[in-house]
Amino acid sequence: MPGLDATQIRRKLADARLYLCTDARTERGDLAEFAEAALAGGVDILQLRDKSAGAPLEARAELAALEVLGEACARHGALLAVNDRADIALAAGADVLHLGQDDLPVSVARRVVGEHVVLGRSTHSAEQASAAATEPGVDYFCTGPCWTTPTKPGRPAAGLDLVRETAASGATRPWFAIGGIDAARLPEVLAAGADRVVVVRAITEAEDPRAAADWFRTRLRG
Ligand SMILES: Cc1ncc(COP(=O)(O)OP(=O)(O)O)c(N)n1
Ligand SMILES: Cc1nc(C(=O)O)sc1CCOP(=O)(O)O
Ligand SMILES: [Mg+2]
Repeated sequence: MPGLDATQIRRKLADARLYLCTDARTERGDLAEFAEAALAGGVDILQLRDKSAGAPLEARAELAALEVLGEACARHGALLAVNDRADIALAAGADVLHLGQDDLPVSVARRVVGEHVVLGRSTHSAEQASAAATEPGVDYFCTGPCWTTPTKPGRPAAGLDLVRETAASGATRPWFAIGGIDAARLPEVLAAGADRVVVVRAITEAEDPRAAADWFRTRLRG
């Protein structure tokens, strides 16, 4: 299946509301079924983020899991995202590379992945969000964690104040709230001014991932 071009990827990013990070579900062995369900439910961007063994996946295992996710994303018209590694994003033909504050600088990652890949940045303070909103080469950013979360141990909550500040800043790049967001908390996140969210456990641990994604999609798309 031919990949999306740069214009199509950026159009899809602009329209994206629901971003899911999943591990490779190695123990459950159901990555393909899980991805199919989450995408059918309305996930717009699907990132492989596997730190379940306390360390990132080996490159070959990461590429194998990305192949599974990439096929599912292509079927559903969703964007495939890689976490941290520009070389893997390039090798996997990913649409998106997500970089944290301690990952590759955006300018360096851009040299590796080229112009068509969308680059995202994590931010945890108003200063970082403001930098990500203007730094050349950044296509979107995330603000969080809204609440402390076992998915990112050791990272203190930035709270909903950061969401409020980012919403008030008039940022023109797409930005997503992340961290501790579930069905019960989504209304607070939306009320704070976000209209895009990233979730992990709310879908990866759901009994019915398709229904969980559909629940978020319905509320985020109004
Ligand atoms: C979409 C999205 N937002 C934030 C993160 C977190 O990135 P980072 O701070 O680099 O932490 P790790 O995920 O690498 O542990 C993300 N991965 N994706
Ligand atoms: C991967 C990650 N990054 C964060 C950040 O604030 O940058 S919070 C987070 C984990 C979010 O997981 P859950 O939806 O299960 O709480
Ligand atoms: Mg990272």
